[in-house]
Amino acid sequence: MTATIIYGNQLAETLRVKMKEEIVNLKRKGIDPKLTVVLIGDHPASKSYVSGKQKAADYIGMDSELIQLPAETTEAELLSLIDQLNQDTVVDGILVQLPLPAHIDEQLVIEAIRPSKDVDGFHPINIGKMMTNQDTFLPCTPYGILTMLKLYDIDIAGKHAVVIGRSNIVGKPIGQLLLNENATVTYCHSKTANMKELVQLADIVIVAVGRARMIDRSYIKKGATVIDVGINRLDDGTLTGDVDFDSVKEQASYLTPVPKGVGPMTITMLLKNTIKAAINHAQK
Ligand SMILES: NC(=O)C1=CN([C@@H]2O[C@H](COP(=O)(O)OP(=O)(O)OC[C@H]3O[C@@H](n4cnc5c(N)ncnc54)[C@H](OP(=O)(O)O)[C@@H]3O)[C@@H](O)[C@H]2O)C=CC1
Ligand SMILES: Nc1nc(=O)c2c([nH]1)NC[C@@H]1CN(c3ccc(C(=O)N[C@@H](CCC(=O)O)C(=O)O)cc3)C=[N+]21
Repeated sequence: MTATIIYGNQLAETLRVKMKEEIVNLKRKGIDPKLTVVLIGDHPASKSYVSGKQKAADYIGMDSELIQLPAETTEAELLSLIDQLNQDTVVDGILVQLPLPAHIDEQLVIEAIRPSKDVDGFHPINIGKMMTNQDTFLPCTPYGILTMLKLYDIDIAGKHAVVIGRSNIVGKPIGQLLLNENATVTYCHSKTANMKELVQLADIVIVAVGRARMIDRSYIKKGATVIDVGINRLDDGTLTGDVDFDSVKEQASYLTPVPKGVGPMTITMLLKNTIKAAINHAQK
């Protein structure tokens, strides 16, 4: 038996078609969701993600704006731009593309974004709400993963989930969301001593490291669900995940590919959060 492949791009397409209708309905009520993306510098990968976000927004008829600034932009200039976007009543969602150049304090920038416009779900107030299971903007990649698991009716409650990676944008929050869904969660990271033994216990494995094909079938319990978050560009230009797909597909029961897996769902959840922000703003 080979694994069922969860194509995030197909799920994303279905969700985007629904959101397109939702936008039409909202516009009739005078609600016109708008996303503003801020990109500092010209990191090629960042440019490619940002253009993916713009295309997706266009596709669903969402108003979006890209503010592109040079790599030399100062922290003060960026903070003043964020202040201006916070005040702008037309803007519902603000996304500052990470990573930022080294001379800018990322945490300071994240905390400058008004929590009601923080569609990335990175502001400490929104993280705190997520941790205490309150309604908030969930970070897009973890939210996308949870949506994939739910759309495929994959049981989470009572299952053992092992998360490899503990970044603030992926690893930590996906572990928290799975805990909120009553999984038993183990985190692995670069200092974990017995990682393979731990991963072998998992019913659900989330891999978010950034090392091409580091996880092969020898890590995976027969029938486990494996979610590959990694995006690695090989020397020959091909894109690959953190999971050795051909090896693991013979062992897992569900597996996400790279590309066409988690990535398109991340973008879709960003659009979803922006719609939510607009509805919230209209109620104020
Ligand atoms: N598909 C999507 O939508 C998205 C994909 N990504 C991709 O996901 C990957 C991870 O991203 P991100 O979380 O931002 O990355 P980070 O580099 O911030 O975090 C990587 C994590 O992996 C851990 N790690 C590193 N080496 C090992 C190892 N040998 N064994 C176990 N753990 C290890 C690190 O541990 P430690 O904390 O100890 O250093 C760290 O916690 C990247 O490939 C990125 O491009 C990211 C965001 C969205
Ligand atoms: N403030 C902020 N928010 C983010 O959400 C954020 C960020 N900064 N910085 C970088 C990471 C990375 N990320 C991806 C989104 C979509 C794909 C995606 O759609 N990937 C396609 C392939 C794209 C390609 O071909 O290059 C796929 O997997 O099929 C990938 C990665 C969002 N991030």
